Amino acid sequence: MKLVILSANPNLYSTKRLVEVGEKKGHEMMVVDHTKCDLVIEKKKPIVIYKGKELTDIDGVIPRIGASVTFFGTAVVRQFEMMKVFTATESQALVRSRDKLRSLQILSRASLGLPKTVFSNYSKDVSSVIDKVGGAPLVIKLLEGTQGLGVVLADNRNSAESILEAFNGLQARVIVQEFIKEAKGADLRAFVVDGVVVGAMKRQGKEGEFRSNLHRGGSAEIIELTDEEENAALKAARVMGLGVAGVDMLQSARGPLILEVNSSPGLEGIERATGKNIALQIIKYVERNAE
Ligand SMILES: Nc1ncnc2c1ncn2[C@@H]1O[C@H](COP(=O)(O)OP(=O)(O)OP(=O)(O)O)[C@@H](O)[C@H]1O
Ligand SMILES: [Mg+2]
Ligand SMILES: [Mg+2]
Repeated sequence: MKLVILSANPNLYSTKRLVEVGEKKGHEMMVVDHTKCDLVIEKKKPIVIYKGKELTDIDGVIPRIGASVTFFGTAVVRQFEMMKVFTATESQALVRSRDKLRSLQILSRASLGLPKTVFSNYSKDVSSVIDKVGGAPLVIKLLEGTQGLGVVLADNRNSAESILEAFNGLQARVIVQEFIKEAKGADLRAFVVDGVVVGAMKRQGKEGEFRSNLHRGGSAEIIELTDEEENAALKAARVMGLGVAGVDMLQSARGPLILEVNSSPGLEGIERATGKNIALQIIKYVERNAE
C-alpha cells in the first residue's frame, strides 16, 4: 500500500517509527509536510499538491498534526477524505479533540468521570467561580496550553483569586478545575487504537511537581489498567470519534477521571515505558481499513 504520514517533522520519533514499521510491512511510506501542501478544490475533483506534484493513488493517511497547525492540517486531512482515502484520524474528530472545553462537554454527556470544571466569560466574580469547584486548592488551565505549560496549581483562596484576576485581565481563556489530590502528581495514559487499549503507562511528576508531563521532567512506567479504567478510556476515545487516541486519566477516590483525549499521541513515551510496538498497531489499523 501507499501510505502517507502527515507530519511537519520527519525526524520526530513517532514519524520515524511509523515509516520504519510500515516499510517493514512492505508498504510505500511517504512523509508529507501538511503545512506545505496546496489544496485544489473544484467540482468533483479534490486534489492535494505537494512539492509541485499531485498526490495520487494513496491508500491511507496517518495524521500527526501539531496543535499549532490544527486549522490547516485539518483542511488537508479533510481533502483526503473528499478523495475517499482512509484516514487514521478523522478531520472532525481532530478538530473536536483540540478544543479542551468542547471535549469536556462531550465526555460529560457520555457520563464519564471528570474533575469538576468551571468555565466563565472572564467573570469578575472570581470568588463564586472558586466556590463552584469546592474552593482551593484548585487548578487553573489556559485553554490553549500543551505539555503542561499553562497549568497552574493555586494552593489557597488568595492566590486562586489573584491568578484568576490576572488571566481575566489579560483576556486569556481559562478553565478552573477541582484539584485531585489523591492522584499524587501522577496520571495514566491509555493508548487506544481501534477500540483496544494497546498500551498503558503511569506518569509521575518529578519531586514537588503536580504535573506529570514527561516534558516537565516526569517519568513513566508500564501499568495494568483496572477494568473500570480501561472501559473509561475506550468510551472516551469512542465518543470523541478517534480511532487513535491517547486518553489521560487521574486516579481518584471516585474512580478514573478523564483529563483529556489526545488525537496525535506521541509514540516515544508509550513505546519506551511499555516495550510494545505501538506503531505496528497503528499500521495494522490502517491496513484493515484501507483495503
Ligand atoms: N484537576 C487536576 N488535579 C490534579 N492534577 C491535575 C489536574 N489537572 C491536571 N493535572 C496534572 O497536570 C498535568 C497537565 O495537565 P493537562 O494534561 O490538563 O494539561 P496539558 O498537559 O498542558 O495538556 P496536553 O496534555 O494537551 O499537553 C496532568 O497530566 C496532571 O498530572
Ligand atoms: Mg496532558
Ligand atoms: Mg492534550
